[in-house]
Amino acid sequence: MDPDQLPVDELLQDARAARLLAYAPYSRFRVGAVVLTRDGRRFRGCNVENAAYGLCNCAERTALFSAIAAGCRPGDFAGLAVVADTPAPVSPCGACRQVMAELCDQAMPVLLGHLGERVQRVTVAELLPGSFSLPHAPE
Ligand SMILES: O=c1ccn([C@H]2C[C@H](O)[C@@H](CO)O2)c(=O)[nH]1
Ligand SMILES: [Zn+2]
Repeated sequence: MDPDQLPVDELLQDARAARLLAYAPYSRFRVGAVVLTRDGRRFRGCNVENAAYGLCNCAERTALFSAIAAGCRPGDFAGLAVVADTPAPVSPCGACRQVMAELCDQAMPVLLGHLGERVQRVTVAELLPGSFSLPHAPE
């Protein structure tokens, strides 16, 4: 899919809907995400928390892991959107940036949204320049 053809509004709408399914009893901070595949499929994710706080999983990783579990591989993804109730477009955590850097193309667009109107469009490489990778990892 041409990155210029990204269905921005639809992706933000999906991420907003996914956010409402968050399991966030500890932080009460709900986040939603969606990843779009090159062949037009979409996988949603929300944050899933745990009483052992270190196990909390972010919406972005839930969406990507769900896509991988459905058979998607690195190179299959065209874009990702994330939405939270923040005053400005949400900023993904370091763990999610590292996971995006491994599973998504460096030039893949990421839409950072919030419940307001603003949306910030960045690339995976902009989110995490110089990300870690193993020499034998696939391109
Ligand atoms: O980009 C982000 C930032 C935070 N969270 C989640 C993790 C945790 O459940 C809660 C508070 O950090 O929000 C996400 O899902 N995505
Ligand atoms: Zn995260």
